[in-house]
Amino acid sequence: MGAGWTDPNDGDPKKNYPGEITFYVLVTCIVAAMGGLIFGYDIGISGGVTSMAPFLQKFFPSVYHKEALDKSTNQYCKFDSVTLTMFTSSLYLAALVASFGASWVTKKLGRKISMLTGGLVFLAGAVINAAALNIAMLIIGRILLGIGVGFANQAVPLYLSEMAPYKLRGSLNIIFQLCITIGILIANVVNYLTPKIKGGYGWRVSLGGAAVPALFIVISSFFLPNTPNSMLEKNEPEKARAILKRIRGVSDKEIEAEFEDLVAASEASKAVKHPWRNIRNRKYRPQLIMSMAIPFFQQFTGINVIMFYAPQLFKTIGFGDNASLLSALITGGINCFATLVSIYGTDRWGRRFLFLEGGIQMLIFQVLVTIFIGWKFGVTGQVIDLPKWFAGLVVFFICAYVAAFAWSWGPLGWLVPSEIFPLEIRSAAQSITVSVNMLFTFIVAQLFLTMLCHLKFGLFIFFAFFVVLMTLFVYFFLPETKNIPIEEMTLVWKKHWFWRRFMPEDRPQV
Ligand SMILES: OC[C@H]1O[C@](O)(CO)[C@@H](O)[C@@H]1O
Repeated sequence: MGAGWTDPNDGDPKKNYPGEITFYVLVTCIVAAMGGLIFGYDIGISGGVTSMAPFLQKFFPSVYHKEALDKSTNQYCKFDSVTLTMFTSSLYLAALVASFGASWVTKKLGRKISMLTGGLVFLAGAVINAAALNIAMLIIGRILLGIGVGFANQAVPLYLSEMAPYKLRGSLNIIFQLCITIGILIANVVNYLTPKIKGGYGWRVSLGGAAVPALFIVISSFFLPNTPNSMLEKNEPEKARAILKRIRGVSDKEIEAEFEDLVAASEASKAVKHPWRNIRNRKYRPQLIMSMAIPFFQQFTGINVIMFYAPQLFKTIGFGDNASLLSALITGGINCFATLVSIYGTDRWGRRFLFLEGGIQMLIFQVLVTIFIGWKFGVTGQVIDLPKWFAGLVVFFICAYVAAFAWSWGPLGWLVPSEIFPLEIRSAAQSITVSVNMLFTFIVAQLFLTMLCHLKFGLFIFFAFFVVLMTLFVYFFLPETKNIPIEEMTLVWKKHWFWRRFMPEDRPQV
């Protein structure tokens, strides 16, 4: 067993709340998880739209002309425009700021209202973007989309972790990431088709398409119940009990143990008047560190280099325009399917196993990509003729890397934070997770092209270095959280070789 290995339920199940998965909870979770679609759709749509000629001619004519004049053959340092990347990544900054407001709404008004708000604001953003006549409309649209994403990413993972019976919490929560990957894939398909629309307004269809998942979220959030935890936070104990009974599908008597634990957690939560001050308390140090480290590491796997720039990347390694989009569809498809592996495995094999296996696999294939690209492109970035087998092999390496991400850091980057926070700091801590995730999505998106130009094929080694770090971090510092009721989660820290020193029993509180 590894140094960081602790499974308090190993051989000694402390709590075993009755209730299996009900049809009702399954449908509710699937519908709520669709909140991930809007985020995924946006990740997948922007790169394609900003390379469509009619879009550039209309909004960024100088970029369009400069790009047309750029005759450089250096594959590492293709033309790149800060304004254009800024347009793409402004959404992440808006989401970052919005997640703090969303934290308040999620705690005070419930997870459901947060989702509804997110869906409505996102819908407005999609409509404004599709109808854009000038840059101002584009930017306002982007900001609204960002606010929508901030609210959805804040509320949905918490909602899922609170609704799910604890033994299936992993699988149900990961449907959120599955929806993100489906959103990315749909967007890739849309971007493949819309440039073929006559009249040069394909970009409007691509951007306006975001309204479809947004409408879906708005409508469905009217029908979703609030979580029992959220009802208790709003002083509605009887409703909370009724909904808990319904989602677990058990009798009044059988629900008692879990309900009492939820009430206790809610009382503790109400005693905390300032979650933002409270979260700095020493006893929350492990959670606070995880709420920042996990999303940071997720983005420093380098996954978004592939997600945002796959068409450019594939073009660089020798595919034509259409072929490069098709290859992006392949990575998008692999991303989706490999997430299913995680849904199957997370509650069976555990979070740590997936993190460690995924980390090692990502590392191996990042190193292989580096060796191959370095070998053919050298430091000058000049390529004469790339053999077909070469391009095929690099695509295979990239797919193996994407698959590893998709069953490890992708879904677990949302699952683990959402299940380790005690109720009293849950909303605040989740907004730290969302904003750190958005911040580093923004930074990677903004810096990628410049980094590629300077680090050349070493770029992949840059991210591989972080993959080594995060894998060691998981090995030593992340306890197993599989099959542990959320309300029992403090146990995992108390039993952990490192974190137990922060727990109240071991030391007086500071
Ligand atoms: O599936 C890949 C996508 O997943 C995320 O990491 C979110 O969990 C995104 O940043 C990325 O684009």
